[in-house]
Amino acid sequence: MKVKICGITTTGIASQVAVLKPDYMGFVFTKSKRQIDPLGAARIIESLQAEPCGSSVQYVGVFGCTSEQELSDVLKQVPLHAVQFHLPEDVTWIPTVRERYGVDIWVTVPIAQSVEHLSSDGAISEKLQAGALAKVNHIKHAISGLLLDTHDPVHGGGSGKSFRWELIPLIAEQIREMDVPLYAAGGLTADNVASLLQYPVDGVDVSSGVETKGVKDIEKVKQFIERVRSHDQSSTNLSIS
Ligand SMILES: O=C(O)c1ccccc1NCC(=O)[C@H](O)[C@H](O)COP(=O)(O)O
Repeated sequence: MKVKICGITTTGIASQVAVLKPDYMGFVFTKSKRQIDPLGAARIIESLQAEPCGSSVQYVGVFGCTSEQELSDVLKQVPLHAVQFHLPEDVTWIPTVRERYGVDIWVTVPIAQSVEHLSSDGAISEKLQAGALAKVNHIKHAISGLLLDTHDPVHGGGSGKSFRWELIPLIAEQIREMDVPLYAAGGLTADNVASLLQYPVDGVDVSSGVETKGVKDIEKVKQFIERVRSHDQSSTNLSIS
């Protein structure tokens, strides 16, 4: 199970998080209380790469609904492994970014909390198919990850709120043929991540839930990663017993 710790803003916390060996660290370049500028992120990555654990982590740049220009500007300055963003109307330029910069493309699929108003899971499924998933399907070969995240009407992420996880199997079924890893985010904490892991996901992503008063709390990060790793361990034990 992959783990991404998102919203890294300082070298100090990055260095402590790297020791805990998450698979990914996220840098938020879009407007957010966790926003970092490209130079700041490049400095953090440079200092981590000089540390033993820094080279095993992959760095993900987080954007809102972005453009080819914005991604290029950041990718010229920051050695990212992946970029994560909401799909814009025109998606035709996205495969070019992947090829030009050698980065993985992760697409955020926002799940509105207000989906409750839709009459049934079938209606929700249809809405997703007509929206984000239809666009994803056009460029599926260029996509390395789909991140289901709670829709945040203000910033587009980092809401600290969960969506209805019962929708995950429905979405997993819809994207099965795309063969793209599915990650889940939104309101995760060390206390609830084990429940989320009962759903068919390949990875989890957290930001607010490993913070105290808006600052990353290394004890919470540690607990979060430990819970995910212990779930991995119990799944392995089950499959060999
Ligand atoms: O984290 C942010 O502040 C943020 C702001 C704007 C767009 C995306 C953002 N984060 C993206 C992430 O990948 C977060 O980890 C994800 O939204 C989960 O956040 P949280 O609910 O706070 O755990």
